[in-house]
Amino acid sequence: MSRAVLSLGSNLGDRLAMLRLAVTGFGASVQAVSPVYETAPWGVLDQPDFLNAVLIVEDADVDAWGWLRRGQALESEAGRVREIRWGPRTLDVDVVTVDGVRSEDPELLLPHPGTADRASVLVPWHDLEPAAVLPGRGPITALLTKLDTSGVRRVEAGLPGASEVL
Ligand SMILES: Nc1ncnc2c1ncn2[C@@H]1O[C@H](COP(=O)(O)OP(=O)(O)OP(=O)(O)O)[C@@H](O)[C@H]1O
Ligand SMILES: Nc1nc2c(c(=O)[nH]1)N=C(CO)CN2
Repeated sequence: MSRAVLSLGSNLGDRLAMLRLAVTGFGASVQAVSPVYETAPWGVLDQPDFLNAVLIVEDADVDAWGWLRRGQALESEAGRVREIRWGPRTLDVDVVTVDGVRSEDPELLLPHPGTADRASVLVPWHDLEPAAVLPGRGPITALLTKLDTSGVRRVEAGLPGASEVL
């Protein structure tokens, strides 16, 4: 059984449709879906705002590399073509953590190294798991107190499964 926290992001095209495509694509593996947030860009600042959300997924047959590959397949399905680091994209799926797994392979760093600095990940993750701990970095509540969350605004529109306990 492998359980993962995934971060979804989109700032090109129909952003909400891109996030929906990801939720639908992870199908029966999806255990929980966060609210959607509109977030000011980090990294490359001169680009459109993102929509971000977080999923908790669980599947007996998918390991950490499987979550990465499934995310990348959905990114392709969403028509992702760019390769500017931290630049705009139709859909980005990052593997934030996989329970019990650490990895230093550059193709799959776990936990994802950007997590502690990104309110766009920690705010929606906190909605789903307020007591979550980022391995090596501590409770996400403590990490959030160090971040500026003013650019992270919850939007009305939700994703499939967001209001249900799956
Ligand atoms: N935990 C992870 N989740 C997703 N991709 C990862 C992870 N660790 C390493 N990678 C690798 O990162 C590479 C580039 O990913 P991507 O283009 O999405 O980076 P980015 O979103 O611009 O930056 P960042 O990784 O800081 O969010 C991919 O080839 C992928 O193999
Ligand atoms: N707010 C926000 N900014 C970003 C994001 C993202 O998902 N949200 N993803 C990026 C590409 O890795 C670059 N910048």
